[in-house]
Amino acid sequence: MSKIAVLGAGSWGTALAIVLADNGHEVRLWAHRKEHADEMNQTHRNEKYLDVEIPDTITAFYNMEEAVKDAEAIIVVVPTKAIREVCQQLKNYISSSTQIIHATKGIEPGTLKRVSEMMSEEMPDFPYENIVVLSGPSHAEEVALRHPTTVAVSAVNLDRARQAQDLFNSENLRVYTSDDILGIEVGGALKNIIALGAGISDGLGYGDNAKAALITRGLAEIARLGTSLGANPLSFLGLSGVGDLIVTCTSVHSRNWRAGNLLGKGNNLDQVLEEMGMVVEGVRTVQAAHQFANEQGVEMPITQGIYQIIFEDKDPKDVVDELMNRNKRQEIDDISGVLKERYSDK
Ligand SMILES: NC(=O)C1=CN([C@@H]2O[C@H](COP(=O)(O)OP(=O)(O)OC[C@H]3O[C@@H](n4cnc5c(N)ncnc54)[C@H](OP(=O)(O)O)[C@@H]3O)[C@@H](O)[C@H]2O)C=CC1
Ligand SMILES: O=C(CO)COP(=O)(O)O
Repeated sequence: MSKIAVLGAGSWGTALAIVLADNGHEVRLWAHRKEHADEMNQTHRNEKYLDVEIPDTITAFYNMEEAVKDAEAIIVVVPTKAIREVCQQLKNYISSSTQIIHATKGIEPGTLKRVSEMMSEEMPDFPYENIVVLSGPSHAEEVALRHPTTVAVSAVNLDRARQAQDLFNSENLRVYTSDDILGIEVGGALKNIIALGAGISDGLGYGDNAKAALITRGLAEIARLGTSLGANPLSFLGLSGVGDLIVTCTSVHSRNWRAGNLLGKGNNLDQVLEEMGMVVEGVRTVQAAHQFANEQGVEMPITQGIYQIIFEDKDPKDVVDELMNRNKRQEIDDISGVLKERYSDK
């Protein structure tokens, strides 16, 4: 039995802690509020975030140093906006051989950094190639019920990804490795924007055709941005691309879908976030992607439209009208162009 620390006691941290406990590990679940850690230890539940029974082999901690002491692996799973703060503390307790895996899905507005890049900036002595990302279609609610789920893990150092695969793989959670950390992180982060759009579309009362269009053309935007950064375009057809788009755009478990649904029904952002009470990562990531599209000249009309609805109070119906009446174009062109450019002389 290994000691594993999970930093972040929200829905996903709790579900991953349960997976690790089921795999026979002793898990320390770190919460940044003492009363939250105490409550979980007393009730063996995490009522606000994921109301399932927490196994006895999971203990909640408030003190991060105690939580990570002698841990064989540390899982970082706080919202993107808390990553820097958590890593500033974590760097004091790790060595370069510590196994670190993050399961956070977002891109930072302003810097346009991915989560692994933010972590590396805050923990400069920890080798970037050893940071692993875990991402894929995996609602915490279903993982905690031990329903069959698949995810991908990736790191520049593939041995580290394989270690993470061994740690998490179970009869209920099938874990694949990938050598494209950039693509895996970008896919997991940007699908939240499209899930907001799918929720908005459903909130407006549009049907399955509109949602299928958003998923498919949203995927084109994700792949366009990701390949322009150097990702493998095929990653976006995988678990952290199409897989996560499907689950997040079509499931009532998705907070991004639910937030979009409330926006589509006429609520403003403040009302929506108050109602949600949990992280809605797409809201920050759409700011980052909107900024990236403008600065780099990458065509992302759905992303731009969702940004306008959320931050410029644009009527969602007007945004849909504009999307439908854009200049006519060919369906598949941009990614094949990138591929030709990249591989033409190989
Ligand atoms: N939920 C899911 O099904 C999945 C989520 N993810 C990703 O996992 C990440 C975490 O999401 P999730 O667990 O769902 O989020 P939740 O909203 O369920 O929980 C967030 C947790 O983070 C804590 N937190 C907030 N700020 C800080 C901070 N500064 N330091 C430490 N802890 C903090 C919150 O504490 P407090 O109560 O004090 O606010 C809360 O415990 C996100 O990037 C999400 O996209 C990925 C796959 C699945
Ligand atoms: O990433 C997720 C499932 O794979 C969770 O999505 P939400 O944050 O929208 O709930």
